Amino acid sequence: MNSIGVIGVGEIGRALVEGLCGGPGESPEVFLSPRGARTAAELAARFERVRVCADNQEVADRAEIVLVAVRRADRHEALRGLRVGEGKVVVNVMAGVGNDDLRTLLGTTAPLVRAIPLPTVRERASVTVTYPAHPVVDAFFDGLGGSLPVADEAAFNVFSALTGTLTTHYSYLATLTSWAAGRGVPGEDAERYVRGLFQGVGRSLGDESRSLGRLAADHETPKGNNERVRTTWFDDANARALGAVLDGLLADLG
Ligand SMILES: NC(=O)C1=CN([C@@H]2O[C@H](COP(=O)(O)OP(=O)(O)OC[C@H]3O[C@@H](n4cnc5c(N)ncnc54)[C@H](OP(=O)(O)O)[C@@H]3O)[C@@H](O)[C@H]2O)C=CC1
Ligand SMILES: O=C(O)[C@@H]1CCC=N1
Repeated sequence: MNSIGVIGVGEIGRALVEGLCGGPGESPEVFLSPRGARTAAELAARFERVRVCADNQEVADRAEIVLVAVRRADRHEALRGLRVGEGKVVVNVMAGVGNDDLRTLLGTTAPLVRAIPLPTVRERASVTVTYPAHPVVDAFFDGLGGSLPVADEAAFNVFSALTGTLTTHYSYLATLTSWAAGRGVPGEDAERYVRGLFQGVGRSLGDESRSLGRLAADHETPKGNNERVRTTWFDDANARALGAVLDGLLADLG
């Protein structure tokens, strides 16, 4: 399909457009909703085949694949009364909004596919979970780093809960940096060091020949510093508490 529409041009909408239009080869035509006006205008100025539409209906009329990327709470305002023809495919990226809910809202017979693109779609390096599998949508996300169709909406929600841990990871790294700065190390040095340390972790994660448990064991000196922090801070109680938070999130997503 050669035309893509984005309703909700915020952080993830922008990343999707950058991934679609920033790569080699001809990019598709992209039609943007007018809300998120600054981002939409900036993308239209940057990429030749990106245009801002007059309203959300124009996006749905012009695009073959319609991506819905507004916040969950804004879905009624954004989508109520929208007419989506049966020849279209709607990609629902809103966390916590099931396809039944969206179908009721849109009243369309067009295929609806849920997806979890991550900010790295920008570099065409996100593996995007989808449900249900759909050849057009899976090919679309293959072009942005890969698609991972899952068996049912329950599995989809488990993956969705996992994505909720992402910014905690950045905050964890910021906390380490602040701790070091509070012990007299220059903040810039601490941040540079922590970023490098965990970029190394990112590269190690690319080595799929080793399990996560194996990677942890291989990076840990017996009775050493890593073992000490892991077993005294990330202990069973801490791991259980994290599991309980994820269970709560999963219950709300379902
Ligand atoms: N950020 C991420 O990494 C991911 C986000 N998601 C999902 O994507 C959705 C968007 O998240 P995110 O990009 O972070 O949020 P943002 O707040 O950055 O973007 C939401 C955008 O929707 C726009 N909007 C609000 N109301 C309307 C409307 N009536 N019509 C058209 N556009 C509207 C907002 O415009 P305005 O600024 O004018 O309010 C804003 O530009 C969420 O449902 C989230 O769950 C899914 C996967 C990853
Ligand atoms: O934080 C959020 O709710 C969204 C969904 C996945 C990533 N960001």
